[in-house]
Amino acid sequence: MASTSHDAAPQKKPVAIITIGMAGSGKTTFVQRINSYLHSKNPPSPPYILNLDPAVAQVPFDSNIDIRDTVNYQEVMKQYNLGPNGAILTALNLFTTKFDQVLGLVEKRAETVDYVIVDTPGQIEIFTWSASGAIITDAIASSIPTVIAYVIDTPRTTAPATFMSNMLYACSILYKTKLPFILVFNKTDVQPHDFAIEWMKDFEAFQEALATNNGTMDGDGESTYMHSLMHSMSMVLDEFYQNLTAVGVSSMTGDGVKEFFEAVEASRAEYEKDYLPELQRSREMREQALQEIKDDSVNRLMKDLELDKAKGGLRERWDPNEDDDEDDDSDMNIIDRVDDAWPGQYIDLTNSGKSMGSNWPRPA
Ligand SMILES: Nc1nc2c(ncn2[C@@H]2O[C@H](COP(=O)(O)OP(=O)(O)OP(=O)(O)O)[C@@H](O)[C@H]2O)c(=O)[nH]1
Repeated sequence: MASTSHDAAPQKKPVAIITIGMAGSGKTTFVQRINSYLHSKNPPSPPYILNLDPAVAQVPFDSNIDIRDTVNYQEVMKQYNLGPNGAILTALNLFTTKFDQVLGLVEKRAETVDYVIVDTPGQIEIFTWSASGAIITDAIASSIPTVIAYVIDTPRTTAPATFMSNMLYACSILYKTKLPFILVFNKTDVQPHDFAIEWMKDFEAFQEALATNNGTMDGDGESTYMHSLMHSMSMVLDEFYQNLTAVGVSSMTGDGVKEFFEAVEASRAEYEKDYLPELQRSREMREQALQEIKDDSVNRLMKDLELDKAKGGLRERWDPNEDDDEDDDSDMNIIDRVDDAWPGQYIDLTNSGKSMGSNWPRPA
């Protein structure tokens, strides 16, 4: 039936912006800038902010959910005898076990916010190449429209080789997450990003830049290995650029932030048209695979029970309703800073397995 003007308009979901970038590229400053931009809109549209960096000393914005309220990164280092990166990863893993609660809080606010902003750990690979980073990204993306904002330190990307390494990294994240992707060329107050746009649009211009850089020829006038490699890779990247939106931003001055949000809105449409059906298809496949595993386990359990019966019955009857899960850690809750007073409830790693009744995974 055709919809009438009396039909309620479909409820617009907020867009999640997951901010990823190399250490020092300006992620936190960027999040602060887009946060203040949204606050200064008329009417103001304060975002819902998640800080997933356990090691950050200070954040210049008020985050609604902060990983530091749940996991004490310094304690993780001590208790697990880890270095800083291992501790950040372990803290993220611990936090991920509670991410269903985080999603619940985000969904509760979905009607009142337009944007959910996620700041990720400084060491990019901790988020992009860890299981917990993938779980968090998938969980958010299957709940609300999600875009990746890949923050690039523009002044440090002017050399063709550095530019290409950065683009290759972005390319790997795009293919891993399969989410709408915005390249945010940050720090344009120091270095305008025109050169990057030109290299992305004009293959020949990038080849020329490669050739004018030292080291393209060896002593015999042959193209060096590095040059040939970069030439081949830039051909691959040419295809990748077609799927990207690039904006130049200065998180310092606020230049380009409006254009960034225009790109985010365009990505929302892209998410709904291209990514959502794909996500749903992969979710169905995952569920089907899970169901098959469950069915197989039940079948094997039934066979075991048959065997047990034949041997004289079960010694102890298992009651599926009985809550005998020793790992029950439901008393640890993620807090929404708006609802609860800070400081929050740390996961007490010193008494893990005792006071909380949980057995956190310890490294072997
Ligand atoms: N000039 C200029 N400096 C910037 C800009 N954005 C960030 N910075 C500076 O870049 C440095 C790093 O910024 P952060 O926001 O801490 O970067 P980050 O990516 O969050 O850093 P990590 O948490 O270590 O990964 C700081 O000194 C910022 O002041 C910008 O747009 N222009």
